[in-house]
Amino acid sequence: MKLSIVGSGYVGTTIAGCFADLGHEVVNVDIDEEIVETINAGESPIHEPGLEELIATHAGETLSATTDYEAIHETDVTFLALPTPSNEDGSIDTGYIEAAAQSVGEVLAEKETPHLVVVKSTVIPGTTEELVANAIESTAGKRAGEDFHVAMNPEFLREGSAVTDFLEPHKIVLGTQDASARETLEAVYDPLREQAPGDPPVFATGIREAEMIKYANNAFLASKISLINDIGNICKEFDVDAYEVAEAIGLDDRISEQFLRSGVGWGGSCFPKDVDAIIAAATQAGYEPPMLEAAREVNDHQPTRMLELLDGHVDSTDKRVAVLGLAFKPGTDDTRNSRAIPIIQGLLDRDATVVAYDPVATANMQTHFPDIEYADSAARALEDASAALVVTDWDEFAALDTEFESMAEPVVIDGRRIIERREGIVYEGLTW
Ligand SMILES: NC(=O)c1ccc[n+]([C@@H]2O[C@H](COP(=O)([O-])OP(=O)(O)OC[C@H]3O[C@@H](n4cnc5c(N)ncnc54)[C@H](O)[C@@H]3O)[C@@H](O)[C@H]2O)c1
Ligand SMILES: O=c1ccn([C@@H]2O[C@H](COP(=O)(O)OP(=O)(O)O[C@H]3O[C@H](CO)[C@@H](O)[C@H](O)[C@H]3O)[C@@H](O)[C@H]2O)c(=O)[nH]1
Repeated sequence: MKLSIVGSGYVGTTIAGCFADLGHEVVNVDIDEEIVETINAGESPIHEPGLEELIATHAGETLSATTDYEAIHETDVTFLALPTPSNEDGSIDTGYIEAAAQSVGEVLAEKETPHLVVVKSTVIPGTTEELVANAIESTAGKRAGEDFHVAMNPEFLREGSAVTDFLEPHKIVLGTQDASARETLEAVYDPLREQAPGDPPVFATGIREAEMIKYANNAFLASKISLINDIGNICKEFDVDAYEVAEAIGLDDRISEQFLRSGVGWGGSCFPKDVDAIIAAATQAGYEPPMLEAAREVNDHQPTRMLELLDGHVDSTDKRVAVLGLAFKPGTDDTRNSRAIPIIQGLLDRDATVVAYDPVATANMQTHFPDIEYADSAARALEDASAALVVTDWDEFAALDTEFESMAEPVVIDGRRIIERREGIVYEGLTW
């Protein structure tokens, strides 16, 4: 099939590369010329394992990119993979998706053949049927459900494993309001289902349900981490190892072993904004969700607890303090809502000299903190430091050993359980 994908960020580029690999003809539409040129040159605009290869293989053949919305005219289905960031009050900012939907409508005004517009972005229930459909109707001069169709197909991929997650999903949720839209979407996913291991289930549902499933998925996972962090904080008070506790409770299928790694908490472009957005939307609708508010509160407090552990060992005023890990998780250069941000800010508030290191995320963190020192290796960051705070669980940190010997004071505060306790360093785990 011929697919257009509007928005070529983490989600849009990943699904474009994958859909092209599955045999579809794909065009990415983005307003960012640099991204478009990068894709057309056969390169990936984001750091994501396996994506570079997919783009290199298909660019110039079944995959292309453009800033010109007219490209949508030649396609059957358009996915909207636009940002849905937070407003200042935490509520969803639908400005990008509305603007893109209007631009899609302008093209659909001149299109005679059937067209399906699929919202891939994470949006509050009602957004697809109301805001997106209305925006297209207003510029296309056509009727949703008659002249064109809308659908919602939430995405569950994780950064750092986006390609594998997309090609091997645990479920495919198709939110539609009519049979023709569902059949078209099923046809888009048929090649994926044929090759994916374990025949992933297709969950066909309504549009609003599909929108809510995405928030429920993320809210549940974020809350699970906050719950193990809450339990982990209790463990720390009683000198109990929260990781042993987690391993045991994870053996219960009803709990499951996943997302039980306690520490400095959840960051990234999704959990914080999506938890905020669903709390804001629910509150506006008349229900203040206490569990989700508590999950957020625990998460907001974990970096403070990490800094307090540091204070118990070192007065960091005018001392060099190493921050190991800047990405919000390993395997990505994304620093959006990384726990490293409140950690670095807390160190600066203490008048510490921050020396930060990350294998791939330095450039992105420089936009948040242009004036701190960035080291080109973990070893260099540790030199003469009076403490090290481990914020991201990159594998290479587990291999650090004699490097700690160059520290002025070998205090290591581990927020991710990645460093082994050993002689020669003063080691504090956040929840163990
Ligand atoms: N990042 C993830 O892991 C992930 C996973 C699942 C779902 N989501 C959701 O998917 C959506 C997209 O997230 P993302 O991380 O890919 O965003 P992103 O910020 O990485 O990419 C968005 C892209 O949209 C482009 N854009 C902005 N306005 C445009 C316009 N009017 N026309 C064309 N292009 C435009 C930007 O230039 C950018 O390249 C969000 O709703 C997010 O919550 C993200
Ligand atoms: O046991 C755990 C697991 C994760 N994290 C942290 O949680 C955050 C999010 O991690 P992860 O879920 O692996 O990454 P994301 O790429 O943000 O993916 C989440 O957000 C995406 C965007 O909505 C969804 O598509 C995915 O299903 C969902 O897992 C990171 O800061 C992790 O360090 C923990 O602290 N402990």
